[in-house]
Amino acid sequence: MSKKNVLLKVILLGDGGVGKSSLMNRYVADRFDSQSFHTIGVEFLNRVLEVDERLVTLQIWDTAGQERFKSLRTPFYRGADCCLLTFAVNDLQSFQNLGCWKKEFMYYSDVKDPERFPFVVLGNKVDMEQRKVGVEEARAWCEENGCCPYFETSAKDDTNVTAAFEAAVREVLAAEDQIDHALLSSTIDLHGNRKTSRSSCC
Ligand SMILES: Nc1nc2c(ncn2[C@@H]2O[C@H](COP(=O)(O)OP(=O)(O)OP(=O)(O)O)[C@@H](O)[C@H]2O)c(=O)[nH]1
Ligand SMILES: [Mg+2]
Repeated sequence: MSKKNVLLKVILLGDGGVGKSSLMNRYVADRFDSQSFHTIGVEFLNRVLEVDERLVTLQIWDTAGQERFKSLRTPFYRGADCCLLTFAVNDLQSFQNLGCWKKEFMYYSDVKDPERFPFVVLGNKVDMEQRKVGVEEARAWCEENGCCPYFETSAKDDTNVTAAFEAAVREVLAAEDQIDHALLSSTIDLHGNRKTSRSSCC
């Protein structure tokens, strides 16, 4: 039997220079460039993967983190299924800005159910020595912000990169399963209602 292929859009957000493009390129092309250029606007790449026996085309949207490109990136937030909030563990400011990124995403994406929207947080550049953000501090932020999963990554060393993107897919599929379940329950309810109205009217 052929497997159903779903298309999921995930979006990488975070300060300029934290490593968003590097994470995407490591995951999709298994490449790392130590002298990459700042992104202007947005770029996307696809990768097909299998998660829990489901075929998924993951469409990764990489955005420009620099403030001057804000108007070029925000129109692409709509339709995202998951948002990967990224900071660099050696850059305290990029961690402190996570809340601003979340707010910006919520404002422009216009998601239907903000409480349940899946976020994953990535603390990148763990290969670097001058760490400014501790793992517990990062986990605490995730806990206070909807219990989103946290991954410490290195695009350079290929640490946890696959795990982080797969977690994003799992978060989306789990959220969709919840919606399917809710829809199924309301279908049953509707049946029940129809039966009730029949018996009272006809
Ligand atoms: N040591 C180390 N360097 C990294 C890592 N990830 C990215 N870099 C380097 O950090 C710099 C910025 O990386 P980018 O991937 O361009 O950052 P970005 O978040 O896409 O930046 P913008 O496009 O401006 O938003 C580059 O010189 C990368 O080589 C990592 O995991 N470890
Ligand atoms: Mg970039």
